Amino acid sequence: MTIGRLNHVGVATPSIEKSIALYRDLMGATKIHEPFDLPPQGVRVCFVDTPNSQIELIEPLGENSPILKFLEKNPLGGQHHVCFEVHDIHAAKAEMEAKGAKVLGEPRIGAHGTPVIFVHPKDMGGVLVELMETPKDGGH
Ligand SMILES: CC[C@@H](C(=O)O)C(=O)SCCNC(=O)CCNC(=O)[C@H](O)C(C)(C)COP(=O)(O)OP(=O)(O)OC[C@H]1O[C@@H](n2cnc3c(N)ncnc32)[C@H](O)[C@@H]1OP(=O)(O)O
Ligand SMILES: [Co+2]
Repeated sequence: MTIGRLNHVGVATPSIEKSIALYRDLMGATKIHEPFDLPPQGVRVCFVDTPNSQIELIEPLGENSPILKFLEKNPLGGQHHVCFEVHDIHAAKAEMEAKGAKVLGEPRIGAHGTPVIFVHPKDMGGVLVELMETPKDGGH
């Protein structure tokens, strides 16, 4: 596997609306996408475009949301994960596991409509890493 483009930085927040205001009014973001629910991933999502990547604002959705514990520990929210693109998600998963890294679950469709996996932060120097298959149209 070769590490690909930084697709997005995931930022957990207790309120997408409040975070949108911060990125728009304090940081000067001009392209902020419409928020949407992603029930299979247990999050509500909003993408904020930057010149070379995206910030992915994620708010808990449902009582089994994977970001609830993170927000309990970080009530203001905070940087939650980084997402790199890969060519083939199944090959990437197999290679991660062969190298001894724990992959959290099976590939699932993520916010960009392509399959994603997560690598446990304990095996990546304390950083939760999302790997995402590059969209067929090349993405943003
Ligand atoms: C929008 C959809 C999709 C996309 O297409 O982009 C997304 O990005 S969805 C994003 C949310 N989904 C996920 O995070 C799924 C994968 N995550 C998990 O499976 C779990 O959250 C976890 C990473 C295994 C953590 O488990 P959890 O039970 O929630 O918390 P613990 O407190 O038990 O954590 C164990 C351990 O890991 C440390 N940790 C937890 N989260 C992070 C983090 N985001 N970054 C770095 N480290 C993290 C936590 O501090 C614990 O450490 P110790 O206390 O030292 O044991
Ligand atoms: Co993500």
